Amino acid sequence: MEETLAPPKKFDPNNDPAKLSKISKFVTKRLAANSLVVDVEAPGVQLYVYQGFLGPADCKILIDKIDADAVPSTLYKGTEQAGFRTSYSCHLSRWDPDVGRIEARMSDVLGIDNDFAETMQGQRYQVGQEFKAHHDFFHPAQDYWQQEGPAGGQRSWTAMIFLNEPEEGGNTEFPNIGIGVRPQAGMLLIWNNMNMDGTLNYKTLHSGTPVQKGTKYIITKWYRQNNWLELTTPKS
Ligand SMILES: O=C(O)CCC(=O)C(=O)O
Ligand SMILES: [Fe+2]
Repeated sequence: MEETLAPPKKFDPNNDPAKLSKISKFVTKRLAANSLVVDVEAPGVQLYVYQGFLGPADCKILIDKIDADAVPSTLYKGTEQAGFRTSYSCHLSRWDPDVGRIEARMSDVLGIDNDFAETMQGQRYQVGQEFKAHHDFFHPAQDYWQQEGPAGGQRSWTAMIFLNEPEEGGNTEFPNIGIGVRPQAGMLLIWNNMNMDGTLNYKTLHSGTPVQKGTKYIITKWYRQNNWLELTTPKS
């Protein structure tokens, strides 16, 4: 495990600290200028909340889509572990008008071109379901990096929206920094998976803790170092 968690040793254009640092700085400045965005001031991790980002009608639209399309969640090849991610999830197409509209608002908050984002995911956790502690950034020593590296490069920022409030459990926890975020319907949670110098921030380790009562619905959006859409759309 040590080996696979090690930062990249030699320069890899798909995990480029200079580019990632530029994105870190740009987004940080933009978030600081937005009075609706609150800096959680977590030690060693840039973590932000935007309460009431999404209204109840839009939360419901996304919840209905998740219920219609969710299938058991997956993990990257080579990292599969039974019981690690037991939620159900689905892709939310950017070409769907409601999804596109909501994504555009999210990307505008961060100031990143939405084409840099992967297809957004919807997730549903029922009682007992969870996503154990992980990093959202890619570990370049893992096999999946051969495919994911050229397909957009490293993941920079994560944006997540809680669509409802499970009655018990289902917090998003960052064990390295002692922070647990309680789901609040419509709340946008944003964090930087990188340090300001563009290196991987290992303190961003986080989990979706088991839901104890009720159901938890969220959407998760991961931004890449490069233009994900362009790099993953087959050339005709
Ligand atoms: O369910 C959560 O609170 C966390 C989800 C998460 O970490 C992810 O989707 O990458
Ligand atoms: Fe995550």
